[in-house]
Amino acid sequence: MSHRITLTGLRAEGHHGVLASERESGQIFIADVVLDLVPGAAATDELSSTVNYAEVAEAVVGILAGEPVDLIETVAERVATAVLQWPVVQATEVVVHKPRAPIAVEFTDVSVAIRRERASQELGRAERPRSGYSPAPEPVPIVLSLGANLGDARATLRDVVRELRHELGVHLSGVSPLARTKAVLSEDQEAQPDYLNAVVTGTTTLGPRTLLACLQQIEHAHGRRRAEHWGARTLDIDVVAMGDIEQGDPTLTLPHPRAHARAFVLAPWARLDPEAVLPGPHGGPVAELAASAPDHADLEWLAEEWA
Ligand SMILES: Nc1ncnc2c1ncn2[C@@H]1O[C@H](COP(=O)(O)OP(=O)(O)OP(=O)(O)O)[C@@H](O)[C@H]1O
Ligand SMILES: Nc1nc2c(c(=O)[nH]1)N=C(CO)CN2
Repeated sequence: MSHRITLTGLRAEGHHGVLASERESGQIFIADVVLDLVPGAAATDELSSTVNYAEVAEAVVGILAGEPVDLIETVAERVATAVLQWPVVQATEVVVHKPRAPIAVEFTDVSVAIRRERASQELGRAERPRSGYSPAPEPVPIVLSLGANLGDARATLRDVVRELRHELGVHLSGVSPLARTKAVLSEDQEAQPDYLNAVVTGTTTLGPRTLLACLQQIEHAHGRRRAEHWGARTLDIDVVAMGDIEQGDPTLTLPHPRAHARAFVLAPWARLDPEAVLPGPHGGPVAELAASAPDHADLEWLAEEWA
């Protein structure tokens, strides 16, 4: 016997939408979320044997109110991805309503409904279908690059390392020295403050998309707003590599499509692990790639132990 939990009418003001006016003013979004639990969940009368629906509700509201995206389809995907992070949730049905959508005729509601199951959602190597509570997914090595050039960048990066150490499904094993780097920009961009950059390594049991969603939530919590391409930012976390996964998915390209040419990523990584090798078509020994990257001279080491 398996259990089904339903949360109805979770609401928050969000800024999702294609129109600039929607991004600016915001409006109410409502989500209904069904959680199908794995067989055997809630077999005892203990909260730890199931999922705490109050925590799920908060996560969903966080997404409704969180980083703006164009489509309610994307909001629904984000909710499903977040909800499937709970190991006891086997499948979820998500409906996202936008009752004040800018539609020129009278209407009551517009909504999108999706159903996502663990097996179909999880595609990468770390995301094999699971049944029941076991087997636990294999940890996959990860390399993340951290950057910031707005606000108190050093404090932000230090906080992020602490938050990643507490992140469920992520285990950090290494933190690189901290570097100050010149902003790498496209030709038509105005000058920006220097960045602080670092790389962290570790493992994750999260799937690629779930990891990305979790990193984007951390970015958002640190005030990251996506406006200009390569715009100055309070925080950027990129997935440089995840094991030897190679995927061209634009939502999460692995390895990161520009990492092989960025000394601000490669040099900290090489300091942390001199033998590291970047996988993928542009890959190779990280220390060598760092030395030949166009920005290799634009980097100054600030601190060995900083987080
Ligand atoms: N490996 C990756 N790591 C992080 N984001 C990625 C990756 N591959 C694709 N993306 C996608 O790129 C989108 C834009 O990311 P972001 O705004 O951080 O880009 P950027 O930092 O300005 O540029 P760059 O990708 O060159 O570092 C994200 O929403 C994410 O879906
Ligand atoms: N030095 C430096 N330059 C950048 C960086 C960065 O982290 N460091 N990030 C960018 C977009 O991700 C664009 N340019």
